[in-house]
Amino acid sequence: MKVTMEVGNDGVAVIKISNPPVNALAPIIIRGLKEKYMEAMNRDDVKAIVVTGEGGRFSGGFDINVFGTVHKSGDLSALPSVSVDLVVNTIEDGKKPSVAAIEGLALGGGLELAMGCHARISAPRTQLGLPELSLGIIPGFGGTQRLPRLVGISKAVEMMLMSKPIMSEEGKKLGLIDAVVSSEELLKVARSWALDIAERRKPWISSLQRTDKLGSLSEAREILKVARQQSRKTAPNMPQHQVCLDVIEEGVVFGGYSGVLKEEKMFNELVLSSTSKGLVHVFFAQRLTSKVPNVTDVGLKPRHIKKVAVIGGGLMGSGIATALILSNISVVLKEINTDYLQKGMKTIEANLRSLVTRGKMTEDKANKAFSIVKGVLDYAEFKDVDMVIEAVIENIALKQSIFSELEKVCPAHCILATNTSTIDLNIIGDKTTSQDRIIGAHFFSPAHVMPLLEIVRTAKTSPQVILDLMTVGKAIKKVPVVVGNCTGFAVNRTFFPYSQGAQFLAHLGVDVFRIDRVISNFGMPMGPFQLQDLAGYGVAMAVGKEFASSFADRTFRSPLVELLVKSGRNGKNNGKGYYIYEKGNKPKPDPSVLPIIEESRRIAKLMPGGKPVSVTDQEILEMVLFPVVNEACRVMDEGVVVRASDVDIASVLGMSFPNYRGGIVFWGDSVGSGYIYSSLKKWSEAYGSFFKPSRFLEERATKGLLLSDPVSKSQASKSRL
Ligand SMILES: C[C@H](O)CC(=O)SCCNC(=O)CCNC(=O)[C@H](O)C(C)(C)COP(=O)(O)OP(=O)(O)OC[C@H]1O[C@@H](n2cnc3c(N)ncnc32)[C@H](O)[C@@H]1OP(=O)(O)O
Repeated sequence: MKVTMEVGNDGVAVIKISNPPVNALAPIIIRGLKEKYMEAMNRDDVKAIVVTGEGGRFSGGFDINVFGTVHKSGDLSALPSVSVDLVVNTIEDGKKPSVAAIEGLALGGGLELAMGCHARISAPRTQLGLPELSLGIIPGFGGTQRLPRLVGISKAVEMMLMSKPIMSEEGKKLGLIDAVVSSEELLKVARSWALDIAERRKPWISSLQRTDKLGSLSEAREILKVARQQSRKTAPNMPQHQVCLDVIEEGVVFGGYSGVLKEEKMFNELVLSSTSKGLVHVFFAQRLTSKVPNVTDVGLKPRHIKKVAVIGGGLMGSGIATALILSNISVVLKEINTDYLQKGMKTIEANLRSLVTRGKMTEDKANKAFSIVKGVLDYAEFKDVDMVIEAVIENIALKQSIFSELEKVCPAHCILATNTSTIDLNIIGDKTTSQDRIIGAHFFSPAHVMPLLEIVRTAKTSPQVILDLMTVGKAIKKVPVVVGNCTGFAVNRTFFPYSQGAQFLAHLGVDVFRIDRVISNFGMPMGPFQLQDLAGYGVAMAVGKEFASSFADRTFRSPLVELLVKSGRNGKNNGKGYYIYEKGNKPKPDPSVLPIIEESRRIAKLMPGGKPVSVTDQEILEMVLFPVVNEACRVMDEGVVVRASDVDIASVLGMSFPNYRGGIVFWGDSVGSGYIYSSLKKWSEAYGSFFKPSRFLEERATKGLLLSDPVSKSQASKSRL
């Protein structure tokens, strides 16, 4: 971690940031930058300055680890003073010109540092962006002020609110970049550009002083007003979007420097927000998932997976095939008859078409992807596949017979994966002798869109096979999370009490639409009843059976879904569930479902004295989510996950739990294990064992430990990993 400076015969000082892998701006780097800048300003042999990054990457921004430290201590003094002291006073207002030579990426504080320079020269295909809002903060080194001044308010607002980077080529068109040149020429051009500025052959521009791209005050206010309205809808529970827009407005109205001061003040407030704590936790937790003890740290090399067979062309199978071909992995799609096969191939084609229509890929790329999937009806093509992913219906006997056939037709190295969402892998592989290469590849629907890949290992799955599947997962742009084998694995197991808790409440007399409203206001994309409509009742019944047999002590056997099916409802599939689904319209609560719910309540007899219970919205939220936290505790206790933060990532990416709440365990810790434990205990006394606190939760609560504190040695020895 260092900053170096070399002064050439041309009088240009090249200041280089070196902090692999992304040249994050750690406090020591910031001190180094200040020191080298002061030296360059004071040396008579320096006429101009070029700032750049080592190793083909300019900078990934301020060191996010520092936010972690501040979150733990609550002490802002760990944040160095950069915006005014370094970027404005030292660089932008310095007596010698600075040029940024950018390559690879300039994100967050990295781009802000570059925007403080008097020109920016970039290598091709370099990522430029201000993704701070995705960490719950706003840019804090002047980015909210300089970006609008360089690219215009509208584009700057889009880039910041969506945390979406652009490429240097677009940056050039917008005026963010002064020239795009090859990597080889980058330093040479930047040096001569810096000298040209020093010798007044090129303009000496301070971005903060510019106003030419801001437009009139009324135009600016209109753009900000529309952005505020949109953000209220798209980011309802997060403060940073509105704050970012307020700070931009401050600069437009009172000038760039006022904007910089307000930015600094608001940045410091946001760093301590619960949103930032949650999002920073998710940032690191996601990266931690790729570190799996005894798999990624034992010197194994991933094998190359060139050809994959997918068995079953239904919704999951065709989605998985789509995800693979999109990343250039050849696929053989097997079905049992021509009709099903054609349907599967059509679904893959439709998946690709929809990406083209939405502008996410070119026609050409879609055609190329489709050319590497081959539909088959027998196993002839399986002789040289490297991996099979079985994605047929959740039927144990069928899966067992497929796996014993696979053992005969696939090569000995072939990975045998199943996409089951609930069934124990030991049962699926029971009739084979290949337990070391049997693994779960649990995708989430739609498989080519949802980012999580839950990789399920048994006690016998080999580390090589786990590593190979992790590598394929990353190649197809998923976040692989390795978990142990049990009914429902990490995600469905943790979340089975989610719909159960909602059903329980409904049978205590609480309105289902109110429950959905409370849960979506919390930040889930939809409530549990709408989710059930979306998944279809067949899934709810099949999965419910699995849980009822594995976790009989805490399964609420709700009669409701069966009654709904009997009345001809099948959720979104047939347009009739708890909600009415009509093309082009938002789902509407269906009042005609209420008598069916009443009937279900009469059968279940949960309401004390036959009367609906009275609960607050807060209680609804807790009665649905605390049982989920409780099950997450059992998942950690049994060692189904490597670490608590893996459950957080699984919940965020697999269940769309709001990332700004940090994931289910992180959220549980923010509420407090003691409170969750005493609430569950109270409800279990009133309503029965569905709410009974787990041993793990009880222990954490009584000892005053965090749920996310590492498990003890004796517990770790029981781990399934
Ligand atoms: C004041 C300022 O306005 C505030 C800021 O600048 S906040 C920071 C803004 N910057 C960002 O949000 C960028 C965050 N980083 C990223 O998006 C991605 O890491 C990247 C696009 C830079 C690189 O992606 P990729 O090549 O896939 O590598 P990735 O695995 O993500 O990161 C490599 C390592 O760098 C670390 N890293 C990346 N950016 C970092 C940062 N800004 N600070 C600290 N560490 C960082 C990662 O944690 C990871 O560490 P690990 O190897 O120990 O797990």
